[in-house]
Amino acid sequence: MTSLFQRLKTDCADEWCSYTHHAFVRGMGDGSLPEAAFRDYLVQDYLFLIQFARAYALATYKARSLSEMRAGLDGLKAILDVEMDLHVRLCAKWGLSTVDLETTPEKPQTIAYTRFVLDAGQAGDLLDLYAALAPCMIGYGEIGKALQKHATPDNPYAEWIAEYASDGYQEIMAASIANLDALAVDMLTENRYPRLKHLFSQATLLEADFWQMGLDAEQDEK
Ligand SMILES: Cc1ncc(CO)c(N)n1
Repeated sequence: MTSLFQRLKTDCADEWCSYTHHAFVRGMGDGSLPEAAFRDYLVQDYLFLIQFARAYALATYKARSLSEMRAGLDGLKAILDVEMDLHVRLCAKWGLSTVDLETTPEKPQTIAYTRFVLDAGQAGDLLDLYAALAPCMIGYGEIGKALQKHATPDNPYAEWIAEYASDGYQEIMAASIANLDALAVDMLTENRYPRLKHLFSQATLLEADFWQMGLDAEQDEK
């Protein structure tokens, strides 16, 4: 059986490329990304992670068995106990305090992406929710790995790259793919594939918009 994730990625190749090869990503890779763009991104990503933790809480609630419930809880814990701590520490290094993070409002692109995913899960079932979540966990692992191949140690974004290229994150990414593919064995029927593809494609485009938001913020400051 082919992997549902691979099938979605192949069918949404243009969207996937606009996300994983976005100018923001290329700028992190070669170090040319303006620092103001990265700072804006970091703050919005903190707000994003809070909503993504809620999405994994929803996955825990939508679970039909204890093992599915544990998979949702693992995602929730990965964000709350690991990624969030790393993120807040990275923000501090970039001069962003907890107060900065907590008092900045969500931008429209942050709201659009996170609420889209939460709604996919609320309106649908577990497979819909994980199809909408897949670009997030899996895309960042792919981007981290790709950028690490060429990143120099003096790259200002080396720490961000190292975080997503790390063994720990790569394991979370592999588990996300395995989880989606296992659910598909159980829940995927051919007539629901177009909807899953729509959710995956939309979430991927919203990831690209999220990168663009960082670039636009830097332009607006000028
Ligand atoms: C916008 C976005 N997508 C994915 C991840 C990976 O968790 C993240 N931190 N932020």
